Amino acid sequence: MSSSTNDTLAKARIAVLGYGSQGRAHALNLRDSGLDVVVGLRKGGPSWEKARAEGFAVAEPGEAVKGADLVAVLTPDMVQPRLYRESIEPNIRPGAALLFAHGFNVHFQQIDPRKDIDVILVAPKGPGALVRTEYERGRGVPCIWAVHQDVSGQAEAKAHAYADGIGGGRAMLIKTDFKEETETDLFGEQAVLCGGASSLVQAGFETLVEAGYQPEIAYYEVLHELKLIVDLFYEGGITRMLEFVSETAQYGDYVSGPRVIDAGVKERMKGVLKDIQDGTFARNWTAEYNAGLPNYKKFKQADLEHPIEQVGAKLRARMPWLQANAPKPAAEPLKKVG
Ligand SMILES: NC(=O)C1=CN([C@@H]2O[C@H](COP(=O)(O)OP(=O)(O)OC[C@H]3O[C@@H](n4cnc5c(N)ncnc54)[C@H](OP(=O)(O)O)[C@@H]3O)[C@@H](O)[C@H]2O)C=CC1
Ligand SMILES: CC(=O)[C@](C)(O)C(=O)O
Ligand SMILES: [Mg+2]
Ligand SMILES: [Mg+2]
Repeated sequence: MSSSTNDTLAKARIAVLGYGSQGRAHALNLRDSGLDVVVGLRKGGPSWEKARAEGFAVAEPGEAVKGADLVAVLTPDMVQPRLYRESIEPNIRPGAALLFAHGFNVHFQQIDPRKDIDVILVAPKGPGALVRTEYERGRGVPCIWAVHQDVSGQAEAKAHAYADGIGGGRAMLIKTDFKEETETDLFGEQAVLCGGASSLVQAGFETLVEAGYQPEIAYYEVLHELKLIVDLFYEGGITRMLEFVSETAQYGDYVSGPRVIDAGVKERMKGVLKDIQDGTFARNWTAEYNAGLPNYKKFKQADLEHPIEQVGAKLRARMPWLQANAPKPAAEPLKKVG
């Protein structure tokens, strides 16, 4: 057992359901921390062979849950309610722990967990591939954790032991609750990390190209070089970024940043947050998923066909070193739908 892992789960069997972005990273890290892991998957699905090839005991979800002291639910959020009803609820033993990496289904009441189990959350603040690569480097991704139900009196200790097991304890653990984790996580990915950042990049690219500049130069300027800036944010905040860029860039930042991201943006961010808080987003997303993802597919196609992707693919093919250390996505998202 790794010295960074406390012994609450030392004798426990952990069922990791799902072997995608988070599932694979958690399963590998927990195993390398000396814990006993079984992976729960659909037989015949693409992940089954992968998890077996990587040395795991693999079982159908219901079977994996039966013998487990802790069940980590790491399948896509939209498949979790049915997975819970069909494979977890009838099989999880009283006193065992049910663990989520995102509070969505519990918070929005798509899953109403049995009252005789612990219900906990350990949410890494980073994608699964980073959860694995940071662990391999002897580091970890910060995690936020919460307890929704504690029947064993050990729920908090289990959350800590699990967070230690995936490497989060080497970085930072912050206590939260399911509501705060769910709402902040959704807001972050929608307004800033995924939605905000990709729309900002696309708009910058379009502005330059429509003004007649070369798409290759626009790509380097607004997408490629963003990594340098974000790495500086990551290491030392906006302060560090300002230390590294020129005085000219700093002055431009001060006068033009607020022209682009103005008070109207913040107002609209508040609208996004309100839709998250009052359940509008959750309702819309669930309805979209249940309808077979008609809009999701259109939005995705539009993103994939955006001219920045074509020029980017050409340029990246000439920069093979970019791929060498890049983490690979662990699963094709939503492959089972539609
Ligand atoms: N992506 C991320 O980095 C982060 C995700 N989270 C949260 O972690 C959880 C997992 O997300 P993520 O890792 O992105 O999920 P993925 O989309 O990567 O999950 C795919 C995995 O789930 C399996 N799966 C799909 N449907 C079922 C099913 N019905 N029964 C059993 N297994 C199934 C797939 O198996 P198969 O090959 O058979 O299809 C595959 O192994 C979510 O709650 C998410 O919000 C939290 C932090 C970051
Ligand atoms: C990677 C992560 O933390 C996200 C953005 O919340 C997610 O994939 O849901
Ligand atoms: Mg997140
Ligand atoms: Mg998220």
